Amino acid sequence: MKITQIKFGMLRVPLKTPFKTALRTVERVEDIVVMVHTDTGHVGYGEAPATAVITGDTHGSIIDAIHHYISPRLIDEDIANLNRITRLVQTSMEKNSSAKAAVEIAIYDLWAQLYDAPLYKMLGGGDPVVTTDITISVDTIDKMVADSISAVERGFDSLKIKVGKDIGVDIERTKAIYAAVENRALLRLDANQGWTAKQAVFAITALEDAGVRLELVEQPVKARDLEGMRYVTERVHTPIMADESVFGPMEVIKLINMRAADIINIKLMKTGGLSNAIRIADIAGMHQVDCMIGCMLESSISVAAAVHLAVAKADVITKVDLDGPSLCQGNPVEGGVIFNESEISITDAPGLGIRSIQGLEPILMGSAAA
Ligand SMILES: C[C@H](N)C(=O)N[C@H](CCC(=O)O)C(=O)O
Ligand SMILES: [Mg+2]
Repeated sequence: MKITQIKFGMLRVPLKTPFKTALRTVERVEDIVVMVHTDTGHVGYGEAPATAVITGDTHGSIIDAIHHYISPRLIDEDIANLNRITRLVQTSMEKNSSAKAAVEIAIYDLWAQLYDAPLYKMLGGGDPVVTTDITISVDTIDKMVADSISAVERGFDSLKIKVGKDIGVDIERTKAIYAAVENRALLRLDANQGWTAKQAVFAITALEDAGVRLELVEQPVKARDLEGMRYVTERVHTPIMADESVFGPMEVIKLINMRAADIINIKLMKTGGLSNAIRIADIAGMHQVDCMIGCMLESSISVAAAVHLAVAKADVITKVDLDGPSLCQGNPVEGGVIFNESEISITDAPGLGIRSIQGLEPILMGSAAA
């Protein structure tokens, strides 16, 4: 099975409600879809969102990176040589993790199709069901409480509460939501870099003192402020999780050595795809550090790959934040992973199991010469 061509499409899916974090507000998923074609007629699917405020990637940079730097290296490569291909992808250029992720996801899809097995089985197997949390966007206190109650009524027993806008209101937001859903859902806070280290310690300590039990607090301070991450981790009881502070395996090693976080959030769009995500899970596992698997605003193509990884690495990936498809108004994918509110399950279809994608807008490219 040899790679013959890489094609692109644009996928637009409206969200049920606007997604609001300390970093941005988004009304719809708008992602680049990658289709890797082969001489056997098999097609592998990948997807990448333009999360410029986190990864630096835009739609234009994703297409350009794949078309000019990654694709020319992969034509005629044999899918059976997975490690060779992922190395070609990862060494094609610096950064551009979302572009690399989209291509790697499609390559792993094809690799599992080659052996006629679902991807999670090729990655080591496991129980093909995971439970995800759901994000509660940062908003007025009343709206966040109403959204949290509604999520619990839909069956979500874990809520990812977005904060990081205003430290005083963030404390009140969290107390109000905790009072409204106490004993019915675990609360995870995600400040998306919105606090200083001192503010984070103040807020988390105030919540601990008020009896608000939090499962974890994600990325309290700026991505590059590893000293700040360590400052917070050392001073509070609540586990601290690194998200924007860690992209690849080397950053994970540094963070673990510094003891700058208790938990690591793995996202394929930060790692550049599955090969580095697997490395991170293995490194974390060796150090008895738990991981979450997370996503950006992605639909059920790239999130499917994250689900397969979560199942195969369930011993280390103990927390799941793969709510992208649940936030969307519809699922454009036929086949693939089944997203049913908090429960996500994998079928026995080969690869990612994707048969077709509805509403894909073609993106036509000229020559791949750089
Ligand atoms: C969608 C997921 N639950 C989530 O919250 N991801 C964010 C970043 C998503 C984005 O801005 O596209 C996170 O964990 O920070
Ligand atoms: Mg986060």
